[in-house]
Amino acid sequence: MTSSLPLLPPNARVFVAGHRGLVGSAVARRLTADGHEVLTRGRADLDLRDAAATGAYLKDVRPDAVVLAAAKVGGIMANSTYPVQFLEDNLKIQLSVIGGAHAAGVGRLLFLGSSCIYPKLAPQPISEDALLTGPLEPTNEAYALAKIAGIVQVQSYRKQYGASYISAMPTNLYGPGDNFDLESSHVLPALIRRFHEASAEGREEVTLWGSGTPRREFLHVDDLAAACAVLLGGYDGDEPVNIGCGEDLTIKALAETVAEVTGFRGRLAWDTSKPDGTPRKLLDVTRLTSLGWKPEIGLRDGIAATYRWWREQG
Ligand SMILES: NC(=O)C1=CN([C@@H]2O[C@H](COP(=O)(O)OP(=O)(O)OC[C@H]3O[C@@H](n4cnc5c(N)ncnc54)[C@H](OP(=O)(O)O)[C@@H]3O)[C@@H](O)[C@H]2O)C=CC1
Ligand SMILES: C[C@H]1O[C@H](OP(=O)(O)OP(=O)(O)OC[C@H]2O[C@@H](n3cnc4c(=O)[nH]c(N)nc43)[C@H](O)[C@@H]2O)[C@@H](O)[C@@H](O)C1=O
Repeated sequence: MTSSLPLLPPNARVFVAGHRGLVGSAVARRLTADGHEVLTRGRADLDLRDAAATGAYLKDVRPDAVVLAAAKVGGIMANSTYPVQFLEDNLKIQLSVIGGAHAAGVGRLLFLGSSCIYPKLAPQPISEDALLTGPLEPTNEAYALAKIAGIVQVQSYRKQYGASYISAMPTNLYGPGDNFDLESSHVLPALIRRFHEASAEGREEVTLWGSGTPRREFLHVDDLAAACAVLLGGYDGDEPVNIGCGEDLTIKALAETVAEVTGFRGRLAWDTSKPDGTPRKLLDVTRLTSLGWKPEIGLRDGIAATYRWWREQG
């Protein structure tokens, strides 16, 4: 679909759903820096699972665009433990926000999915075309199916109403504003906290989950936010767009890097009773880089900056 209007007008009014989170806060920073007006609503004031309240809010403020970065999000243990909430909360949020945006006449919407939507054993690097070509990773199947439903919902609004709504599939993200709770977080913030606390307590061994052999790709959330800005202003296609840095490493290598950054000199132990998850999920980011975006924050520098940020939170 082509549009004579700019995909994101200058000084646009953009509702960032999930503005307090890792992604939402970074996207809000980037859009503000780009001269847009960021509209926000905290969960206490607007539970985005409530379709009526969400629809009323969107009709009241009538933003030029919506970034849907609100979701029930967590690492492998949280996903394995609470599939009902990961499925139902995310479906409800997507139905409320995407449906409410269209009902309010919002012209532009960016939905954030996740790399976990792809088959457990997809050929690597994973192209967007791999979607629905094989069984999902069991530890996050509920979450992945909710996200796949969001992709199809966006595509359906494009097909049926010609809506300029798009989807992006980020790889594992990290940075300021991340979740550092050891039970619900993703691996990178968990490693930062575990090593910092072990050093502070003089412990000489830290036990990590799984075997350490799975490979993961990590992108700093400020690079993610830059990609979201590029997509909002320059992409209007039916297909989702992967967002990643194009390199991956083993969890063991990641742990060694985080240990070095945090100054932990002890031993690593591996609890193989805990799940490894999918063996690898490196994204093919050709579609995005063809739009002129590239990552700028290297992993070690990004980890060091995130560690500094976390310590400053006290
Ligand atoms: N982190 C990652 O590694 C990756 C994340 N993504 C995607 O990016 C998006 C954001 O993730 P991330 O920033 O990491 O997650 P966070 O948990 O950091 O942030 C999620 C945000 O959503 C808000 N939220 C959750 N439920 C509701 C609700 N019912 N009503 C209103 N607000 C709600 C939270 O509000 P509150 O602060 O009040 O809890 C929070 O601000 C998600 O769609 C996720 O799937 C994709 C790939 C990787
Ligand atoms: C973004 C992505 O994130 C999730 O998928 P994931 O990448 O597997 O999640 P993770 O970051 O929690 O784990 C990565 C690896 O790391 C190992 N690992 C070691 N020690 C710890 C540890 O202490 N905590 C955690 N969380 N993992 C650990 C862990 O065993 C696993 O092998 C999806 O649920 C879904 O939410 C999604 O889309």
